[in-house]
Amino acid sequence: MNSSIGEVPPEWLEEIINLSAERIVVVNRDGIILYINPAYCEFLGTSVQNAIGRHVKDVIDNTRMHLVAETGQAELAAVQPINGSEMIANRFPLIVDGELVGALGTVMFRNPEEWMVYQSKIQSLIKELKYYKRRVEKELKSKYSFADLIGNSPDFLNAKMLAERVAGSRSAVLLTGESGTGKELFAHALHHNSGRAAYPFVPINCASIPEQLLESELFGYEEGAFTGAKKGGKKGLIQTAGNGTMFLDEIGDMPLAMQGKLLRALQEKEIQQVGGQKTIPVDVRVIAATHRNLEEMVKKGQFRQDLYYRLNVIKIDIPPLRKRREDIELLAVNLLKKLEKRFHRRGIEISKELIRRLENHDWPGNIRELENVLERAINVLDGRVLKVAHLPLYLREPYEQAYTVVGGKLREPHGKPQIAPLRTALAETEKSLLLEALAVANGDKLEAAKLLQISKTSFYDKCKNHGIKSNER
Ligand SMILES: Nc1ncnc2c1ncn2[C@@H]1O[C@H](COP(=O)(O)OP(=O)(O)OP(=O)(O)O)[C@@H](O)[C@H]1O
Repeated sequence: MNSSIGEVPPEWLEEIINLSAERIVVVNRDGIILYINPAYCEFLGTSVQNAIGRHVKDVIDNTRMHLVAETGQAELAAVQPINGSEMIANRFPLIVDGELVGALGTVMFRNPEEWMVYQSKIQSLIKELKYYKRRVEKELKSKYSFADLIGNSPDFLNAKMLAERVAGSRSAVLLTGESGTGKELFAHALHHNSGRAAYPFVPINCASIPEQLLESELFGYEEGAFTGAKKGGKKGLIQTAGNGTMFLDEIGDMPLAMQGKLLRALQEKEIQQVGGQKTIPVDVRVIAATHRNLEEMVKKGQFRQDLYYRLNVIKIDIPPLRKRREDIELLAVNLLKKLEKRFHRRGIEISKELIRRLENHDWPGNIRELENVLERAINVLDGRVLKVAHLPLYLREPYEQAYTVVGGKLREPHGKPQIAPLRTALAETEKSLLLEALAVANGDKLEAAKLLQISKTSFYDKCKNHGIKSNER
C-alpha cells in the first residue's frame, strides 16, 4: 500500500495521535499494552512508563480490549465505566497485512453528557435527512389512481378500461390526446396500478427542458463532463426512475438526435452518462404522451419511426372534453371539491345556468382550462353560488353584467366599482391572457408563447407562477 506517512517526522507522530483521539490505547493479541497516550494515563491516575508492557485488564477498569484483540470484532460506542465515570469507548481490531495483530481503543467522549450533546446534534441531522428523503420519495410517487379519473362518457370509459387492463404489463404505453385531457393523470394511474408502484414515477417534460440540457438531464453526467458540471457528477432521470416508470410527456417535442439516444437506451436497457465510459443497466417502464400527431411527424421525418414503434406498443387515446360534454357537470363538481380544499372554502354550489354555459363551450384547453376557469370563479366569488357572472370574459356574452378587472378596478355586476390592488389586477390579467392564449392555440404551449410574443421558457415560468399546469421538470 502506498503511504506518505514516512514523510512525517517521527517526533510528530505522537502529537498527531494525541490530537486525533483524546485518549488512546494499543494492545497486542495477548492484551499487553504497547502504546497508551499521556492523556489516557492522566485520567487513569497512572503513568505511561507504568502502563506499557502490562496486561490491559490490570490498567483499565472493565476493559474488553483483550477480547477485541482476540476475536477481531469491533465494538463501537460502548459505554464503559472507568474510575467511576461512564465513558464512551470504541474498540477496533488492528489488522496489518491481513493479519489480526492486536486492538486499538479510543475514548471518544469524556462522559455520557458530552456524548448526548453530540448525539442530539447528529440526531437532528438524521431527522432532517429523513424529512427530505420522505419529501423526495413523495415527489416521486404517483399521486393519482384510476379512482381520480372522473368521467362516465363511453369514449372516456373505454380509454380508462384499456388503461386499467394494461397497467400491470411491462409494455410501453403511448397516451395521445389534446393538451389538458388528462394524459399525465392517466400515466400516474397506470404506474399506481402496476407492480412498479413502490418505485419512482418520474415525469419528464421533453418540451420544457432546453435542448442542450436534455441529454444530461435524461442520462446524467460524470464529474468534469463539461464546464459547470457538478462535483461528483449527476444521476440522470432515467436512472432515477430505476425499477419504476418514466413518463415522457410531450415526446413529440424531443429533438431527433435525442430520439436516437433514447431508443438505444430503451432497446439495450442500459445507459452511458455524458462524459462517462461505463454502461449502467436500467430497468424502467416507459409511458410517453403527446398532443401531436406522431404518425404525421414520422411521415415528415420529424420523428423517428423506430422510436415511434418502440413507444406505441399500447396506444390509449383520451378524448377531448368537447367530445364528452356529458362529463362536464360531473367534472366541474369534482374539480370544485378539490378547489374548495385548496382554498379552504366549503359549501360552494354551481348554478344550473353556469353548468349549461360550461357545456356549451368547446374547451380547447380541456380539463385544465375547466379547472382554471373554476379557480378564477372561486377567486371572484363573494357568496356561495357560482354563476355565469363569475366566468372570465371569453366565456360570457358581451352584454352580460359581470365581475371584470378593468384598469385595476374589480367591477361588480351591479356596477359599484371596487379598487383592486394593482398587483392583484396585473396578475389576474396576466393569468387570463395566458389562459386565453392557450385556448386560442388549442392548448399548444409553443404556439401560445408565440401569440403572446414571449419566449417558451418565460411562458412556462409564468404558467408555473399562476399554477397553470405545464408539467415542468
Ligand atoms: N378525468 C379527469 N378527472 C379529473 N381531473 C382530471 C381528469 N383529466 C384531467 N384532469 C385534471 O386536468 C388537469 C390537466 O390534466 P393533465 O395534466 O393530466 O393533462 P395532460 O393531457 O397531461 O396535459 P398536457 O398535454 O398539457 O401536459 C390536471 O389538473 C388533472 O388533474
